Amino acid sequence: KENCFVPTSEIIAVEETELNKKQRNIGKWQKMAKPHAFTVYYVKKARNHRWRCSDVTFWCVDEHLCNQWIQALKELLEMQKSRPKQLLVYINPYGGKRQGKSIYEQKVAPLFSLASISTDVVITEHANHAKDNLFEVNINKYDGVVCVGGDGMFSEVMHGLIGRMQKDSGIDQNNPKAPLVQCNIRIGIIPAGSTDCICYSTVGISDPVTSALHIIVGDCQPLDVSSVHHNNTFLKYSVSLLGYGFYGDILKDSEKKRWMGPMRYDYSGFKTFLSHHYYEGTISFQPAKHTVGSPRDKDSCRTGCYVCKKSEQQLAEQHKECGLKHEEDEEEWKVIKGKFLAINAVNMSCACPRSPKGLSPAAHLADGSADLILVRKCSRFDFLRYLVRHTNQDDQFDFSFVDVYRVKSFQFTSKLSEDNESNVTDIGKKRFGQFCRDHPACCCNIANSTWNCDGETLDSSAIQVRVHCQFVKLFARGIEENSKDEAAYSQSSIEQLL
Ligand SMILES: Nc1ncnc2c1ncn2[C@@H]1O[C@H](COP(=O)(O)OP(=O)(O)OP(=O)(O)O)[C@@H](O)[C@H]1O
Ligand SMILES: CCCCCCCCCCCCC/C=C/[C@@H](O)[C@H](CO)NC(=O)CCCCC
Ligand SMILES: [Ca+2]
Repeated sequence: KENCFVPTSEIIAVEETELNKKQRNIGKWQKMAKPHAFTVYYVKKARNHRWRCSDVTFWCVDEHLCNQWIQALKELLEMQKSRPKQLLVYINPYGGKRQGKSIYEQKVAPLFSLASISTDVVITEHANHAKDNLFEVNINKYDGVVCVGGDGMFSEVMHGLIGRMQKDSGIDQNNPKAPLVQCNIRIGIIPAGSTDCICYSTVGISDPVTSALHIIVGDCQPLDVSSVHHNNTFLKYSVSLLGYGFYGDILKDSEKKRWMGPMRYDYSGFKTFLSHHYYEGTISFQPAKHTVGSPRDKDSCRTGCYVCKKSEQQLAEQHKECGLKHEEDEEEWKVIKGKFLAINAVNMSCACPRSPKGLSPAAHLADGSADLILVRKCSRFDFLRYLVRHTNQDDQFDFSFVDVYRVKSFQFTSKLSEDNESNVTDIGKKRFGQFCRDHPACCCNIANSTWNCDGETLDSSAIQVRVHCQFVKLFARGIEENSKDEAAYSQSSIEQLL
């Protein structure tokens, strides 16, 4: 017999069970004149961070005793104050394989109803529907906002919530130094997109039932958010990838192939790999000195991460000491000029089913820093070796043409815009969008690439980025450490415990 227990925090619901005639006539219960029963629904942890709803039914002859158990367990559930009671749900019916609506109706809504969670559901009719709607709704009515879709849908909801908070507080998002107001309403992600990187990197799996259960038990995971500006104009927020060069070009090409669904990334990925374009520019950054972690660490960010907790404390202390002095601006900037195949800034590992350890395996969800990965011009073969390491256990930073830095802010200007700024009259002579005329086979591109910001393109190549520590909160708990005990959660031992 296996021994284990279910913490009350992982009980989903308790219900009185109506016994039918057939049930009454089985096993030892047939000897009971009038059996009573209740069912406990609980989280069962399976392999690879997958959660499932399991149940166990308890029988007894004494009706009063049965009711006492139900009452006691319901009281315990009532004490779980972090659990949501009322949620606002946005479903993108066109994300990923266009399964968002059926995933929600078949897999998620029944679990929310079992857990007595009320929902207001909006099926989006166009891009930015969810974002615009969040500026109008009575947000205080809800304990959380859920998005059913991919990273783009999450981004919409996050922009709606952060934008709403700033608007209500009179903060101008265009000011890159504005002290932004934190967003405390949690966001839940039911994965139904093409990459689902944010869900995978914060839960450990892209699975709608697992994510629904993390919402029900009221998990909370803070996330770093980067604000992206062009001079004094706000462009976007980012939580996963800000990518110039390779990932920007893939995105730009794949947008024209949306009809292909998730396959569009494989098609455009292959095409972009073959094109092997590199881009010249200057990147300046401020190293993240407050954090105890480094991008080359062997350990990854996991539930209850020590590095994230420590970074949060360090930043809070720094803010107290600096007050309004803006010492941040005076801190050292490191400047790197070069020819890059890819510039990737990631606030989290960016693990996803395509790359289970992600673009930066040791990046942290909530440490107030981003990992800046610079992939310099190299041969196609070397770049392929680099990409293959995203899919296996080898170190993707162990190449002479790859550098990685942990940063709290950075800026990028392409050579093209630098040249244009220095010689305005030359602009007319430049042939945008075409390859270098002097070296047709060299893959250098006189046009700019595009920034990929969490799966959306940015209009400007010159950007200024600042990481905001733990700026939004998710219904998640980070990736749990693989525990041998996990498999031991079983029905028989719950019976023993109760
Ligand atoms: N009803 C709609 N019609 C068209 N576009 C929509 C609609 N609702 C949302 N969108 C937009 O679709 C974009 C992509 O959606 P989503 O992120 O859900 O799927 P995806 O792009 O397939 O997945 P991923 O972002 O994980 O790669 C979002 O940026 C969102 O703004
Ligand atoms: C020969 C084998 C080579 C295999 C290389 C695989 C490398 C895969 C790395 C995937 C990294 C994903 C980073 C996440 C980006 C998301 O914010 C964004 C929005 O969903 N997705 C893409 O831009 C879509 C990006 C899709 C890239 C393919
Ligand atoms: Ca981070």
